[in-house]
Amino acid sequence: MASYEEVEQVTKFLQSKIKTQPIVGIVCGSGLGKLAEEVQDPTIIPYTDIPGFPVSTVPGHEGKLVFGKLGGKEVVLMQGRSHCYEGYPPQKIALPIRCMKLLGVRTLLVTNAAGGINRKYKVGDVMIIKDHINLAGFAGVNPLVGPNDERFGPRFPAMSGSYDKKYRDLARSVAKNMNMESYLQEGVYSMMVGPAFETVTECRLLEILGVDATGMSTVPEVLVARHCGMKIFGMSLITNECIMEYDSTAFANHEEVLQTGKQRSEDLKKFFSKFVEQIEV
Ligand SMILES: O=P(O)(O)O[C@H]1O[C@H](CO)[C@@H](O)[C@H]1O
Ligand SMILES: Nc1nc2[nH]cnc2c(=O)[nH]1
Repeated sequence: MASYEEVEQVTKFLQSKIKTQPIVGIVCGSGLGKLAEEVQDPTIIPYTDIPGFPVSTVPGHEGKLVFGKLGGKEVVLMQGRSHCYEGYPPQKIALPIRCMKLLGVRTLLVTNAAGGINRKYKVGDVMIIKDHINLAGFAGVNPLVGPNDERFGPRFPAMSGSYDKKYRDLARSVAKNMNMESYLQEGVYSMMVGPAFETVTECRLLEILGVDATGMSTVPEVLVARHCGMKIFGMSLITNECIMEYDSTAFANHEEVLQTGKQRSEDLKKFFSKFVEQIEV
């Protein structure tokens, strides 16, 4: 667990490298980092240059922090994230979000690549996240475990209403204006630690639990962002169908995940530029 002072130290390092003050933070999921190309006047800092910052080790995660303007607002964009399965404790994954908070970020936009559990979902659909199940939390994986520093937030934060209703409404309206409706969904995301993809029975269990899409990220970031009072919007790209039949010969794989990300990246770039332009922070 990084202390408040350690988070402050990393934040001061970042402030010494930038001239702007971001108010919106964005986390790009697997294969979704191309959104960084939309950031105007970028200042780019590789994670490896930031003392104490978790470094991404997975293909599809560039591992760069990009500061600049998007949709007329000052943003900080994480081009790639780290995950628990890379060996990071969830508290370490929380650090960039807490740095964002100390930098002045008020709204967090999280994206991810996810497998479609809902049988109506197709590869290439985008899902507005309306809620999540912290399945990893059932096994004790939660970045808020440990001493609580009230300067970040309360010991017992409420998690209902985490995914801002106004942002979800706005997202639907922006998507409608972009003719994205044919592949737009709204649903529940779940996180397991990974890195193994789910068994057939696990997928069926998630379906029974009311999950629409599943992945290995996002929830730790949302827990920490909610804890420190940020407004949150989340979006999953359905990059693959989860395997629901025991005799299926198909397999989930990271190559398909990255390929689908590539195919939807132009639409998502446009969507997020317009969305950031219109959100109230
Ligand atoms: O959640 P993001 O970072 O988008 O990545 C998802 O894609 C990877 C599996 O292909 C896993 O890391 C999973 O969490
Ligand atoms: N757990 C999980 N994570 C993913 N990320 C992208 N696709 C998937 C998936 O099918 N399962």
